[in-house]
Amino acid sequence: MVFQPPFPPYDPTDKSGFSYETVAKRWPVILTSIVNQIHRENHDLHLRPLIGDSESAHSEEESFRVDAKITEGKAIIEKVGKLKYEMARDHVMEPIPMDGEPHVDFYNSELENLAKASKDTWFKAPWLYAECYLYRLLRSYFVQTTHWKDYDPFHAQKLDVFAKSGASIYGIAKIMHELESEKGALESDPSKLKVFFQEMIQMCLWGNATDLSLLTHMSLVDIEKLQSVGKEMQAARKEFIMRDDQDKVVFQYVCDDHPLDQRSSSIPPFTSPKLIPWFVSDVTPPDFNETIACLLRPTSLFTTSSSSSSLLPSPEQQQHLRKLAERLRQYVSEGVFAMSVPGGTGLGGGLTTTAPTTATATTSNMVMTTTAATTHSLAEFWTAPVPYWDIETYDRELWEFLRGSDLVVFKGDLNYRKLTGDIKWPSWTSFEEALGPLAGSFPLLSLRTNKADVAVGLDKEVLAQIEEKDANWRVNGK
Ligand SMILES: O=P(O)(O)OC[C@H]1O[C@](O)(CO)[C@@H](O)[C@@H]1O
Repeated sequence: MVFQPPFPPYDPTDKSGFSYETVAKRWPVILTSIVNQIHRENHDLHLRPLIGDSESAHSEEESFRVDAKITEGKAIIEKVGKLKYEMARDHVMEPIPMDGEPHVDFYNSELENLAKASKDTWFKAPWLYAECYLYRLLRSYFVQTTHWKDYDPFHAQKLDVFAKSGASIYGIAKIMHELESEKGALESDPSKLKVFFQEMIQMCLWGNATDLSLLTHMSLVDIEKLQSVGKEMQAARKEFIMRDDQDKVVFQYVCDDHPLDQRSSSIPPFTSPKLIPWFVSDVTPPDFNETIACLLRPTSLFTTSSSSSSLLPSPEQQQHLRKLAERLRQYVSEGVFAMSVPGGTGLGGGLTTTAPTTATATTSNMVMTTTAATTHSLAEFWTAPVPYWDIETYDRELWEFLRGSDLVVFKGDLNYRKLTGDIKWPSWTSFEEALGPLAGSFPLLSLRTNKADVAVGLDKEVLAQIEEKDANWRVNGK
């Protein structure tokens, strides 16, 4: 039996809500960017033989392959175009095709339930369901092809914004360097750990303000402003934090080479990537590996507003970043920090041939170094179309695993929407109540900059003040 909340979910039938704006304006922009992206790819494929690219020194076989890829690319463009047309006209959402990847039945049976309530169209379906469905449907367009199976239509965009994030990444590397030198003091005075922890939490929180699906036209300066880190910036932003539970959080300290010795669980800290391109900016397993690779050779990637005025990172900055990247690489290869899937996992969950050997968290309460593990039991649920309050019902194995954790950090707006079910809770509803049956299952921390209407756990006084100050507080990511 799944949880039935006492209020309805957000959906675009309310034209003043953010979900209406999303379906009417934001999704069409995202779909158009996919079409443009594939057009660009196809254009490059056409040009390759003409410009005599040596990689494509084309045999007959290669030119067949390229032609077939271009044809498939055109078919995807057509499907995305049709989807955009149907979305704008509030058509019925079609069942997800049987494409061999997870959750087809899950999505389709939810869709059947919505159809019974006449809510299976783009402007009537609950926003949370419709948005998950959108990204799962897009995935099906790619996975059903031969040549685009591993293609992430948001990859170029993610890489572009990552490349423009140099200033904040060098900033974080500097802070990490400074903290490293304060390690002795931190160890001898555990009360200082709190300050350290808060610094880390805030870096994590404000990083979430950069959202590729929300801020479709960000300038480099805007990006840098949003990502700024450091004590002063954090202090200045304190006034924007509406619900701050940092003091209540039981935390673990990760700073030296053996950071886990105080933990009660034997599982390393790990991150759960999404197995399919998801909500534009979510990290997939290939993104995770590429991020570390990019950090190891940063100068080829990062631009900053300072570098555009030809001020390149100083040798000191480069050294800080090199150290940070090396440490990260080492942690991942030694299993100090892991992904929830094997290191060589590709889109959709299959293993790539060039699988790097890395540790992965497993459900058997141990760390396993593997290139061959095929279980994705810790990853699949995160792209399902349902709130988290029913994790135990839908994915008992994951739920058991999470229950063994010291702390589960849910980062980002979508996770918050899934934790609270994207329900029209009065904003003074307690967070615990909004979690439904998930409350108390395991210690959890939700880090979110507001990008959707749902908000709970707020003091009525704070609410009145913020309503007066900024009418857009629920969705503007600040
Ligand atoms: O990356 P995040 O913070 O999870 O945000 C996901 C995005 O998806 C939405 O939840 C829906 O579009 C936005 O409100 C938000 O911008």
